[in-house]
Amino acid sequence: MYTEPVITIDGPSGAGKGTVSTLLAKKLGWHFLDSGAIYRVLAVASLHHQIPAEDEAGLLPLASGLDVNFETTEHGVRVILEGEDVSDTIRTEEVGATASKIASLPSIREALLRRQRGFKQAPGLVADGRDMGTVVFPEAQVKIFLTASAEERADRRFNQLKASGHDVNMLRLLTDIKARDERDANRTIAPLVPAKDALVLDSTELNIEQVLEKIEMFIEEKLTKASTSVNS
Ligand SMILES: Nc1ncnc2c1ncn2[C@@H]1O[C@H](COP(=O)(O)OP(=O)(O)OP(=O)(O)O)[C@@H](O)[C@H]1O
Ligand SMILES: Nc1ccn([C@@H]2O[C@H](COP(=O)(O)O)[C@@H](O)[C@H]2O)c(=O)n1
Repeated sequence: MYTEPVITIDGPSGAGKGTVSTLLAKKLGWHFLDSGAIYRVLAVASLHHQIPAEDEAGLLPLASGLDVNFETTEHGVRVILEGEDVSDTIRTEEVGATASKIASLPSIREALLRRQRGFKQAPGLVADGRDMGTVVFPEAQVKIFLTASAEERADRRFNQLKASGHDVNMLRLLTDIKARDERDANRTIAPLVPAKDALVLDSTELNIEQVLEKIEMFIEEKLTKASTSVNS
C-alpha cells in the first residue's frame, strides 16, 4: 500500500533539528512538522489556564482539544493559540522547560499522537522532534538523530536568544539544557534515543550547510538502496 514518505530528524535541544528540517522540507517541497512546538504551545496553554505541569488529569482535556493553528507566512510560521499569536512566547527557555515536564506524561503524549500523524500528507513530510523515528513515524524511510555537545548547543542558543533581544545567561542556559536532556532521555515513555535504523550525526564541529550535505547524502544512499531492493 502506498504511504507518503517521511524523513524524521530527532535529537536534543539546540542540535539544529528545526533549522535543518525547515531547509530540507523547503528544498523537497514537503510538509514540515515541528512537534516540539506542539508541546511548547501546550505549556503556554497550561500557564494561561493555571494548570500545573504535573497535573496530568487536568492537562488532558487541554491536550485533547488544543486550539492551535500553524500559519505559514513569508516570514516563517506563526503559531496561534486560542486566537493569540504565541510564536515568540513559545521559544523561551522557561516554556521549553515546562514543555519538557508535560512531555513526560504518558496520556498527554498519547493525546497528541493523532494530531502529529495528521501532518503526514503528500508529497511528503519532514518531522522534527524527540520520538519522530521511534514512536510517531516508526515507518519513516529516512531517520536522522542529530546531536552536538551540550556546550555547543548552549552556545548556539545563547547567540539565537541574544540576536532576538532576550537577556540571557550562558551558565543558566547550559544548566537548563543539561536538565532538559536528562529529563527527555530518562522518561519512561518515548525517551530521547536514536531509532535503531537512524543515522547518528554529531554536528558539534559542523556548520549548517555541512549538516545538510551529510543528511542529503544519507537520503540518497537510503533511496538508492530502497530502489535496488525493489528492482532485484
Ligand atoms: N550546525 C550548526 N552550527 C551552528 N549553529 C547552528 C547549527 N545548527 C543550528 N544552529 C543554530 O542553533 C540554533 C538552534 O537551532 P535549532 O532551533 O534548529 O535547534 P533545535 O534542535 O531545533 O532546538 P529545539 O529542539 O530546542 O527546538 C539556531 O540559532 C540555529 O541557527
Ligand atoms: N517529539 C517531541 C518534541 C518535543 N518534546 C518535548 O518538548 C520540549 C520542547 O521541544 P523543542 O524541540 O521545541 O525544544 C522538549 O524538551 C521535549 O521534552 C517531546 O517530548 N517530543
